[in-house]
Amino acid sequence: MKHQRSTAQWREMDAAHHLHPFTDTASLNEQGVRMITHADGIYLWDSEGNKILDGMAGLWCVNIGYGRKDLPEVAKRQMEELAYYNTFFKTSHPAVVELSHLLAEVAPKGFDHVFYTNSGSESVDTMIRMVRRYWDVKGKPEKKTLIGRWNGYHGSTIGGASLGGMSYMHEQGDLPIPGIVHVQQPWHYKYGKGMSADEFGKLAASWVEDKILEVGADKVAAFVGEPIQGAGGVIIPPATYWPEVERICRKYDILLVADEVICGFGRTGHWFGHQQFGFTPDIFTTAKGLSSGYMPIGAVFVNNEVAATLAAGGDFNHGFTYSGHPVAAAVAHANVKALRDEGIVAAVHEDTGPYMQKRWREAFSRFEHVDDVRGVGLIQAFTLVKDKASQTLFDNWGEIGLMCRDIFFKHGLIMRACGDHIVSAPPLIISKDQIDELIATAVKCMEIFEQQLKERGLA
Ligand SMILES: Cc1ncc(COP(=O)(O)O)c(CNc2cccc(C(=O)O)c2)c1O
Repeated sequence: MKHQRSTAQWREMDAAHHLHPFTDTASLNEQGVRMITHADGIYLWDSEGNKILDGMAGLWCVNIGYGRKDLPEVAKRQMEELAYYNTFFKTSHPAVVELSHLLAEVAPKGFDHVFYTNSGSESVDTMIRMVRRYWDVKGKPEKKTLIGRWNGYHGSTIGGASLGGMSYMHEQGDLPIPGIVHVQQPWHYKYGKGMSADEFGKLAASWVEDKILEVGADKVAAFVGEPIQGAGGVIIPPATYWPEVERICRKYDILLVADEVICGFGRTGHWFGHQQFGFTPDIFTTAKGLSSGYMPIGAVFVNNEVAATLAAGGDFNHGFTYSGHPVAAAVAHANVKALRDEGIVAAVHEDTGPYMQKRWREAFSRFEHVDDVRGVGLIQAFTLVKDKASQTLFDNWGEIGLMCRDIFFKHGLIMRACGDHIVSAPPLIISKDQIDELIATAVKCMEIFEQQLKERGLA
C-alpha cells in the first residue's frame, strides 16, 4: 500500500495526538515511535523498510500469523451482509451462533456456553461479575472475595487490574477494589530455593489454602490464575501446583477460574493451558488467540453447571454493545477453524513446540548470566541473573531486562522483557527453519549483551 506520509510526519502527528498504553508519553515523544506498516507470517516491516522477526506474535495474540488472505475476505463479506447487530433483547445473528457452536467443539467436554466480550480485560471483569452472581443465585451472597496472585496479569479494567498482582498498577487509581486479595506466585526459582519442584508446587498451592482460611471459605468466591503467568514473565508452575490448587478449591467449594487469554488457542500445544497442567476450571477467560488479533474479541467459557446456575437466576444484568459483534465473530470463527483444520495447534504439540523447547534450552543454558531456561509449546523464557551459582538476581529488577530487549530490537528481533525475564511467544505457524533463525539471532544478541555487561561493569 502506498503510504502518503514520511516516518517523520507520522512521528510528529503521533506525538501530537496519540496517548499510548503503558507508556511514558514524554519520554516516548522524545525518541518518536517506530511505525509498523505491514506484516506477513512471522515478520513485521516498519516505515523505513526494516524487516523484523516478531518473536512475540504482537502481544502474544497473532497465533495464526500475519497476512492471512481468508480472514480479511470473511470480514469483508460479513461487513457487507451484516456489519453490526446486537445480541441483547432476544436477538442473535448467524456469525455469533456459528462461532459459539465451533467453540463448544474445541472446548473441553462440559463447556458448552460462552459469553462474548471485546478484550481479555472485559472477559476478566465479566468473570468477576459472573462469579459473584453465581454465588448470589446459590444463596451464598457473602461468597464475594476473589483470590489472585502477585505478579499475575488480568488486564487493565478496574476489576482486571485489581485481580492482577502488579503493584505498579495498584498504585495508580487506588486498587485493588474491595473483595480481591492475592497470594504469592508459584515462582520456584525465587521462592523455592533448595526445594524440589514437586515440593515447591505443593507449598505454593498451600498458600491458596492459607488465604482461604484467613478470609474464611464462606466468604471466598473463586481462585483465579493464568495456567502460565504470561506478562509476569512466563512463570511456569511445577506439575504438582495446579492439581493441588484444584483439590483445595473443591475442598472448600470455591470456583476455579483459569485466565487463558495468553495460554488459550494452542499457545502451550493444547487448545487451552489448563489441559497442559491437568486441571479443570469451572470458568475460563479468553481473548487474543480467539481471533489472532485480527479483530478485538474475547469470550468467557463457563461449564454447564455454572451456565445452569446463572440461567436459574433469571436476567444476568451484564453485557456490551459489541458482545458477539458479527464481524469479530465471523473472523474468530474462521481463525479457530483454521487453527483446527490446518493442524496448527496439533503441530505445536507434536512438532514445532518440542523443537522450539529443545533448541531454546540448548541455545541459552550455556550463557553465564542466564538461568531458569524454560518453556512449553511455543511460550518460552529465561531469567537474566547476576550470579548463576548462587541464583542471585540483578539489582534494580527490570533495568537489565530492558537493556537486553533493546539489543534484540536493534537486531530486528522482538522479544519481551518482563522484569529481568526474557520471554518469547511467536506466531504458532512458525516453521522449524524460522525457529532456527529466531534462536540464531537471539544467541548473537545474548553474546553482545554479556559483552556489554562486562564493559559496563555490571557483572
Ligand atoms: C492473562 C491475561 N488476562 C487478561 C489480559 C487483558 O487482555 P486485554 O489487553 O485484551 O484487555 C491479558 C493481556 N495481556 C497483555 C496485554 C498487553 C500487553 C501485555 C504484555 O505482556 O506486554 C500483555 C492477559 O495476558
